Amino acid sequence: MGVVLEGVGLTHAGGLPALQGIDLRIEAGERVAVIGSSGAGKTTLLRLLATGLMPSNGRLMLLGQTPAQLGSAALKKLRSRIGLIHQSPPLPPRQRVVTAVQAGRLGQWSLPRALMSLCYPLDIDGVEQVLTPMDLTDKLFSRCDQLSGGQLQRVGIARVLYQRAELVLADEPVAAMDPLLADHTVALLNRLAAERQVTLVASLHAVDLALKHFPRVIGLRAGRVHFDCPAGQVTDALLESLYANDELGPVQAQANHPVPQTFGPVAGVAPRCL
Ligand SMILES: Nc1ncnc2c1ncn2[C@@H]1O[C@H](COP(=O)(O)OP(=O)(O)OP(=O)(O)O)[C@@H](O)[C@H]1O
Repeated sequence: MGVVLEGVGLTHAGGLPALQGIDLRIEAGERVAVIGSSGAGKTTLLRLLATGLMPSNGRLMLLGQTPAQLGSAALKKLRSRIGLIHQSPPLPPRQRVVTAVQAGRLGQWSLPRALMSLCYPLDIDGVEQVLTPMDLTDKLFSRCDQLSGGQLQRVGIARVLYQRAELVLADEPVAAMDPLLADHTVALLNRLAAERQVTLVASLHAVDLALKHFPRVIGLRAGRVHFDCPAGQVTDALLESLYANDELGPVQAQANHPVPQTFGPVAGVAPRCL
């Protein structure tokens, strides 16, 4: 069992509804990209799936469990099965890469082992194994504040691989990388997820990467599912209606989103594939 959302809504404290009436079913082992304009609710959805936020209404099931009904110990156990790759990984600047990656398993280790791992790297070989596909083995003992933004993002990915999470959530995981490295990293993330039969949900602003690498693409618009399609069925018209911006108008909207230039004028296109 992967992820089930039934009529899920979420309103941030003091804010407007960020998600409304979300119905989704993501099977174990599926790889899904979430796209949509700024403020559409992508990060909020991922934080919800990471149990960092709870639904304001509706029902959320993750890996066969209902987070809202769990006590703190059971919630901690569930969280240890879920890996979140952040846009800007919150890694302590002075921490060594080996320690930062090892921290992926803190939630699975006993307290003494977890504390010891923060002082002394207990599993250098294991960390090297996940840094190798990220091409970062030479950074094993570097401090996090000595890495570039793109390298830090790859450390964040390595950490989730090390965690051996069953559900991997990636929030703009390649935003700090150049286009070639971003393409390579998204391809790698998809390959590793497929090999390990991990469920992968990633938010991306790069529409081309979503369509190229993910079998399924969900378009979020104003906190609602605008479309939910196999990548091959995402048409220019669907993307145009997803990114249509009444305030900017069609020309500026194209300049502000990575939407191909072939899109025609904004029109009232009914979303499909739901
Ligand atoms: N902590 C918060 N408190 C109040 N409102 C919030 C909070 N976080 C997000 N929001 C609001 O929720 C809505 C969705 O935001 P969210 O960050 O999920 O969008 P997004 O699609 O990830 O955007 P972006 O692509 O710019 O990162 C926005 O209207 C935003 O202003």
